[in-house]
Amino acid sequence: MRVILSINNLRAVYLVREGTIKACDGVSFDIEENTVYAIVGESASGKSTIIEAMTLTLPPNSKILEGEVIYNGRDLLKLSENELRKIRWSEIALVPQAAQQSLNPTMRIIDHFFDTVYAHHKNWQNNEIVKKAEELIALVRLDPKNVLYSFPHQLSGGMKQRVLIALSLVFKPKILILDEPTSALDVLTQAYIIQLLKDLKKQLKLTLIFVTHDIAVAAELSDRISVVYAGNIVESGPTRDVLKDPKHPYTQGLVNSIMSLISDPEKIKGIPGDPPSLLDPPSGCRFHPRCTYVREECKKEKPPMYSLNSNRKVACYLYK
Ligand SMILES: Nc1ncnc2c1ncn2[C@@H]1O[C@H](COP(=O)(O)OP(=O)(O)OP(=O)(O)O)[C@@H](O)[C@H]1O
Repeated sequence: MRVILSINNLRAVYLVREGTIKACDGVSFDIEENTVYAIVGESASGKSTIIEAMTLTLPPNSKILEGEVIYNGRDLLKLSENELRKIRWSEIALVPQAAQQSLNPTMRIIDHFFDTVYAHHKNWQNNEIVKKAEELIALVRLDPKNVLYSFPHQLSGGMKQRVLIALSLVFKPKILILDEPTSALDVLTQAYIIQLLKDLKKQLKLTLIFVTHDIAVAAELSDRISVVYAGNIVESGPTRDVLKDPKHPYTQGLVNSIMSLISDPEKIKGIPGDPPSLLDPPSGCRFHPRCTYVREECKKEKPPMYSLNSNRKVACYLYK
């Protein structure tokens, strides 16, 4: 399958009073067209930073230090603001985390569609915008007559999430990136959003990239997965293979703790210690202080991504 987006050695930091937070530290992965890619990790591991760096939507106190984001043969990090505007939303759309709160409480849903279209300088007629909004709201299985003329507070969390997905599709993007699309939703609504995303992917031939802390959601929705620990990708591969036979000691700990939670909560082992501060992360492999297999080289040099086969990669000296 064709690679549609290629991220190479992406590094981004936040500048804060105490120093620099190294939240995305040399991250690389390829996204194949018409697949679903999950970026999985614990809270504060740098998942949002990765996708915000990829889409150049990081906050002002951040800095991209190096890397490439190759889309259609061009490095997005080198484009002008004007060139980027043509790609954002029209080719690559992002639904940020907690986006439900980003709906303006004083505006009806239809007004959000008007605003989005105007913000991208599209000279669509108002009736065209209404027609498009109706079509998209129906596509996410909501009733356009009710929903388009409602205010956000009149909708449930799941309905707002579906409205945001509809809004993100307004210019028919090829890639849809979602940050925690199912968090803060009850289990049934989560399942509904997962099914909806699967159907939209098929129907619209979308490539989906999403961030989640929930391995069950990644297992359900994604074809491929990257596991993030403290700003680094530690393992990538087909979701089923990675979860069935995790290779990196961190992924092993993560998967084991979830499996024991499901099968026998009494036996949860967890991973000893806590994730490090990204202000002053450990040298070498950032997981080494918590790793049972730690050896000298792990403390010195960050391990490269070793290819186990054409499909799987792991950043651990055990696989040198
Ligand atoms: N605007 C910011 N300024 C300073 N530090 C930030 C900023 N945004 C994120 N961080 C820090 O960067 C690190 C990575 O955060 P990030 O939001 O990317 O993680 P995450 O894995 O997406 O977590 P979560 O699932 O909780 O959102 C954290 O230590 C976080 O506190």
